[in-house]
Amino acid sequence: MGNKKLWIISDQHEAYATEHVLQILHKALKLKKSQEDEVSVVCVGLNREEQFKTLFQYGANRIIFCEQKSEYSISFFVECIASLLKDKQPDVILFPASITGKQTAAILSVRYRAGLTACCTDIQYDHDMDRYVFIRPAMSESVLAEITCINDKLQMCTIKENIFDSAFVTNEICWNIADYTYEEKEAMRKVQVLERKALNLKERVDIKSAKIVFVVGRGMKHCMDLCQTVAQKYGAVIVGTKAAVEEKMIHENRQIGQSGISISPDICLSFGVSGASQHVVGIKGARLIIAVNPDKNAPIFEYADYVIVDKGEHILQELAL
Ligand SMILES: Cc1cc2nc3c(=O)[nH]c(=O)nc-3n(C[C@H](O)[C@H](O)[C@H](O)COP(=O)(O)OP(=O)(O)OC[C@H]3O[C@@H](n4cnc5c(N)ncnc54)[C@H](O)[C@@H]3O)c2cc1C
Repeated sequence: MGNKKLWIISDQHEAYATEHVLQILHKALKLKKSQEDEVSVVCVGLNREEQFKTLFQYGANRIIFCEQKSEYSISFFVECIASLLKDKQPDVILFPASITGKQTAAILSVRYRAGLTACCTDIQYDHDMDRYVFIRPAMSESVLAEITCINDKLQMCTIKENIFDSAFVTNEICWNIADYTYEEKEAMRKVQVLERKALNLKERVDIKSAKIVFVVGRGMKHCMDLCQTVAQKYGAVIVGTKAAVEEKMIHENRQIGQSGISISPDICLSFGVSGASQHVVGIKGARLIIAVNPDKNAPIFEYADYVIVDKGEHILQELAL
């Protein structure tokens, strides 16, 4: 079976040690069967010593670094990793389920006929099969599918943020960095960036590190002003359901759930949310869930630590006092 090489692809050009990558790193370390197994983080972009230091502090055994001084380009990123794969052969590659991570994983999976499982919620190792088992919800969250990639030695998956915890490991830094050089040929540049637009500043809130969130569902459409006033009073960030996005109550980058983002705040106050499985998958990381809904049979109550059977506006009025 041999020693395993586990790779994590950092999806950033500069800030490699994101919380998302550190979470995946912690999971990868748990998948090591022996000291000889090696967890590497692949970084493509600028030389950032303090970022490498953090990755080592969080347990990386090795960093594979390819310097790219010019502006970030997805084609360079993908081709660089494809070229690395020809040279060195990992057993498994874990990608953040970010736009870059998902694009890169999909392209490489087709190119190398390697199995790819999207948005895993857990990974295990099966000794008998000598394969990794990727676990993810399927069929509208009604089952947990266990997926093995059998058509190639290389196995890949993407992982959403806040599925695993990150953990500091050591201050004894090994500085095991393997430099890799990749020269992109101009003819290979398939994607050209014509323009970059920043998000509206008002929408650039740090949702993932918010400690208190108000989750709004369609049932709160008539009282969003009150909701905003109360959220401001408690320093809470407002996020919501897909229905709330469709009703234009919140911006789409605040959608929580299967096709949105996952959050893990200390307190999650859910108002006017029915509790569809596609939504609740995004709030499972919350430490405390309080749900408010006038329908005593609302499915959200099954996931809540405290339930309040009442109209959302009644509770908000109390909180506003
Ligand atoms: C492939 C796919 C992906 C999806 N991805 C997501 C996703 O990422 N995120 C997501 O959220 N959804 C997602 N959905 C949609 C999901 O299935 C639900 O339709 C959606 O979550 C429902 O949103 P809601 O709870 O706001 O609305 P509703 O289901 O309409 O519920 C509204 C609730 O408000 C309550 N209510 C009414 N009046 C009040 C009041 N005055 N005060 C308080 N409560 C009140 C009602 O009792 C009801 O329970 C997805 C669906 C599919 C098919």
